[in-house]
This record gives sequence, structure tokens and C-alpha cells, in this order.
Amino acid sequence: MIHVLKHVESITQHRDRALLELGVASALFELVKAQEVNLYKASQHGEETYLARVTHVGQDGVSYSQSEFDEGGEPLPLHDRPEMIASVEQSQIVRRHDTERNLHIHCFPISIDSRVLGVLEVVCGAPLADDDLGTAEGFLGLYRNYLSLLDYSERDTLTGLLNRKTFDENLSKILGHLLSSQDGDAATAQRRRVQHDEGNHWLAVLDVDHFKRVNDQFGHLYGDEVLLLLARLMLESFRHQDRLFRFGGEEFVVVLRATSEEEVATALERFRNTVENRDFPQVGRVTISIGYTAVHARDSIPDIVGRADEALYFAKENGRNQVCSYELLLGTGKIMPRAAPESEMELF
Ligand SMILES: Nc1nc2c(ncn2[C@@H]2O[C@H](COP(=O)(O)OP(=O)(O)OP(=O)(O)O)[C@@H](O)[C@H]2O)c(=O)[nH]1
Repeated sequence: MIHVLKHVESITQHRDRALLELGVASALFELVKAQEVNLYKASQHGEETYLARVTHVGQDGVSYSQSEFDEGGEPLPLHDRPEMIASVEQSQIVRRHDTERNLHIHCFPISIDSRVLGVLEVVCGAPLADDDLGTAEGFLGLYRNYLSLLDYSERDTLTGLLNRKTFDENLSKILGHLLSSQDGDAATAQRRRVQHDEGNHWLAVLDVDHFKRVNDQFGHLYGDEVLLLLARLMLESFRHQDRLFRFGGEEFVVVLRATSEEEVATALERFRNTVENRDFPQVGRVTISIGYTAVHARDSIPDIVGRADEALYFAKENGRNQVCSYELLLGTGKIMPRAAPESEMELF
């Protein structure tokens, strides 16, 4: 009992998803004497659901993805693993005997508010006894509750998008990853490049045009409705690995991964066009302006946001309802380079 409580204490001291997940997997690995425990996260690509392994605890060691932006191992099409399909679709624990390896695989669905978030896989030499099944379910319940709390503190209450606090944390993690893949040894850098082969990171700031007029003409409630609908359109338009934030007011931020500037420009232009052609209830036509920039390893967060803001400011000053790239504006001489900090301070 004391042993179990120690695990609970260690799990609940984390405010970081990856550490929380690692804590749950390690606790189960030890308590039910598993051969390995894996946590898979579900994601949707079109019609197909994929599972990516984000946490692994086994006799060969421990591994986990360190960032929201690190998708972990290669996504696994769900149809390759029938026990996982059954677990996700029927939302119940499914057990399979892998006769080749003589292992018993137990799949526990992880869902919150009937949304399937993933699967916890517990691999053992023998089927789990009722007591151990109870332990696993208990830890899953703890994990789910804790995840809901984390989710609540990370989201903007009006739109449900990620909030400003989460933005700083996420972007710091990305910069940390970029730096370590630049500075690390060649093998690590190569592995990270493979993991990140979906391209570089870009940051876009989106702002509703003349939003004050919407509030003044239709009232604050309709203004809020516009923000809510806009957030929904963002969720529909951008890809699952792009991160969407509400920065406050009528300003939104998207952190995207793309292989080229054209790809980012196309995604943002498509979204601008979607908004322009949408009929917002009562309010009618709404447009947005967007500024974006590339994210580099040695960037600071204020610098990145400052560059995207400068491109946004240019879009606003030059007719609104358009997408502007900081780098393109700079390259064509439409804006001046931003002043470098006067001196670099070192703090000890
Ligand atoms: N309804 C609603 N309005 C908000 C919220 N947060 C900020 N606002 C309003 O958003 C408006 C922002 O106006 P401005 O920054 O002047 O810009 P704008 O009218 O959008 O004009 P441009 O950005 O120059 O195109 C203000 O009227 C704020 O009161 C919110 O959560 N809900």
C-alpha cells in the first residue's frame, strides 16, 4: 500500500505531461511486474487513426517524447494492431496472447469525455490477475483526472485553444530541441532530423480586422461568437501537429511545421480565404490579417513574436485581409531589419 502511495505521490508532483506519463508507466511497470509498458497517443489523419508511442518503460530502459512537438515514434496505423482497434472502438480493456513471443498484451483505452486520446499497453509474461487489472485501472483513472486538470490550466476558457502561458512553455521546448539538435553529436542530430523531417517551425500571428467595429456594432456577445467560430475554423483548417493558441483579445498564434516557406504561405493563405468566405452569424463578413516568420534555434521568444508582429503590422497598414512574411518583406526592402540588442549580458 505504502509502495503504491509513493508512486501516486511521485506522479502527482509533475505538471509536465511527459513526466506524468512516464510516472504512470513506470509505476505500472513495477507494480504489475510487466515486461514493458507503452503509452500510445491517438491522432487523426483524414479518415485514418494513427497511434504514436510517446512513452516506453521496459527491461531495455525508458524513453519518452520530451515535447508536445515531438511526436515520438513512427505513427502506427491502427489497422495494423487489431487489439488496439478493439480497445479504441469499444472503449474497453482488450487482451491478446502473442503466441510467437508468448506474451500477454493488455490494451487499456485512454479517453476523456468520450474522446479517445490513446492506448496504454501493458505487456506481461502471464495474463494480469484481477488485482493487477484493478491497479492498472486505478492508475489510469488518476492519469485521466490529472490530464483533465492539466488540460484545463493550459486552455483559453472562451475558445478552448491553448493559452498564452502554454505558448511560452511550448516555444521554449521547441527552441531547446532545435538547439540540442544543432549542438548535439552527429548521430543525435541525424535522429532528430528524421523525427523532425516534417520541416522547420514557423510562427504566425493572426488578428481580426476592425474587430472593435464588430463589438461596437453588434455587441460583445457577438464579438465573442466571432472569436469562437474563428477558433473552430482554425481547428478544422490547420493540421493536427500545428499548435493553435489564443494570445488574448482578437489575436491568435499558430506554430506550424512546414518544409518550405511556400508551404506555410499556402496554409495561411488558405485559412485567410476560408475566413473571408465564411458567413459569420449576424455579423456577416469578417477578415483577418496574418504576419509570420521562421523560428531559428538561437532565437528568443520576444524576437520571434516581434518579427511576426512586424509583418502583421505591415499587413494591417497596407490594406488588411492579407498574409505577410517577415522574411519576404525584409528581402524586398519593404521593412528594415530589426535593431539587434545593444549588448549581450551574461548573468552569473
Ligand atoms: N468580444 C470581445 N472583444 C474583445 C475581447 N478582447 C478584446 N476585445 C476587443 O477587441 C478590440 C480590438 O480592437 P483594436 O486593437 O483597436 O483593433 P481592431 O478594431 O481589430 O482593428 P485592427 O486590428 O487595426 O484591424 C477592442 O475593441 C477590444 O475591446 C474579447 O475577449 N471579446
